[in-house]
Amino acid sequence: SLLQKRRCAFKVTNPKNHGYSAAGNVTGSVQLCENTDCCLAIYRMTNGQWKVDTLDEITKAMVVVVVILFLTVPIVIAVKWRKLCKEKKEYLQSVCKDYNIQQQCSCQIKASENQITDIELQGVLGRGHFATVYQGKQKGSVVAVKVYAANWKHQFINEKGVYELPLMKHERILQFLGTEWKPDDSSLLIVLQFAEHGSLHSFLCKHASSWMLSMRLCQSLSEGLSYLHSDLRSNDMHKPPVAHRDLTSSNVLVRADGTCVLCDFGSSTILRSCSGHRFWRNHSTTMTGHLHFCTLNYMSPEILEGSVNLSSSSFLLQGDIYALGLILWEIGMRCSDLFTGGAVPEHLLPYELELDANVTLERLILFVSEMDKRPSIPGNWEMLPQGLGLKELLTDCWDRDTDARLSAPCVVDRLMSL
Ligand SMILES: Nc1ncnc2c1ncn2[C@@H]1O[C@H](COP(=O)(O)OP(=O)(O)OP(=O)(O)O)[C@@H](O)[C@H]1O
Repeated sequence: SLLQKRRCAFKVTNPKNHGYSAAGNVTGSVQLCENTDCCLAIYRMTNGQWKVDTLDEITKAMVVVVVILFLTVPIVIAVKWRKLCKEKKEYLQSVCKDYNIQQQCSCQIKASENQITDIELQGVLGRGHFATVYQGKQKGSVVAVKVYAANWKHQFINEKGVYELPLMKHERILQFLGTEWKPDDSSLLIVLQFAEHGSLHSFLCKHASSWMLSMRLCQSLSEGLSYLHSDLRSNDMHKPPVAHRDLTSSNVLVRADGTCVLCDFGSSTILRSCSGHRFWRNHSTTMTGHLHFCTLNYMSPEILEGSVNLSSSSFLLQGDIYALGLILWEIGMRCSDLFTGGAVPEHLLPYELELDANVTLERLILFVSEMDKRPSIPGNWEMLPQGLGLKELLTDCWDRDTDARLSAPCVVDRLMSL
């Protein structure tokens, strides 16, 4: 029977000794395969003679382990590799939003939103990729109303989710006043504080500013980002860090007092904490989008290359710091005190001068990633004490090495010292 003890037979192709040999035994001369059909042997050549060594139980077990490892390791590697490729694909999809991904959200919009009743929409303040922002009136106050068409439901949910986090009320974050649902066309509305000067981008196009006013813009913007990135606990409430992920001068607004507030959290990621370790659930992987929705100019080299550490959430925050450096450069380039004796240049987007207005992904990868270049800083900045300090700050924000970049609170401190 199969369970019977059997001898282990080997075909030994020794020039002197053709034919079958039988050998092996835990105790002596016969190898017994007790419960399996396996047959193990080690050959040794001694003085031109093949000799079959006996295998004791330990050696046999070790050989079995080696055989199992030999068979399973490639399978494990293949499975891990597939998982890594899948994660990388998902990550790239979320970063560039350039794939159509099935929408999976089960959120019930209609049940949770109010019906629009008391808002009067007036002129358009701005149009983004996902929404149109109107000036509006609610109970006699001027408000901004961000209107999402029904097909951008996921952006709406993401943005609402960030605004509704505990402790999100902060003077450097655009104030959230509520959401509404318009039954006639199913559009979704977010009611927000009105920012009198509109986006920082349009502000910089219209105004050059003194050093003090420029620093006010820089400082308030960095404070906003520092708050957004912070992990705060107060009276049973917890605000996890949030990575903005689409920080641009169009997604920063300027209030009447010349301070900045952060807005547009439609692409943001909340970094949830799980047993002391941060993890990030990529909300955007469920969103539909196209490559041209990315604000390419502000994408960090590691995001352009897709070479980010997927196991760490800090790379998302470090990506925001890179973008912050570019926006601080935009503000500095419109600072009249940094161009004494010469005209202040017109407002430029980062890399607009080097790569023209139509920046493409390929040209950006070549310039920012492969050539490791950044927007040029005028030579005369180094002659001015503030200019030199600002230059050092920018380089420390947009460093290629993500770990060498400053944290948002450090940027606030450095600006304070300037
Ligand atoms: N609260 C506000 N007060 C004044 N203007 C605003 C306000 N909110 C938005 N805007 C204007 O509307 C524009 C678009 O807003 P927002 O960035 O929120 O839309 P979006 O569709 O999410 O844009 P994006 O293409 O950046 O994702 C802003 O750049 C700004 O000019």
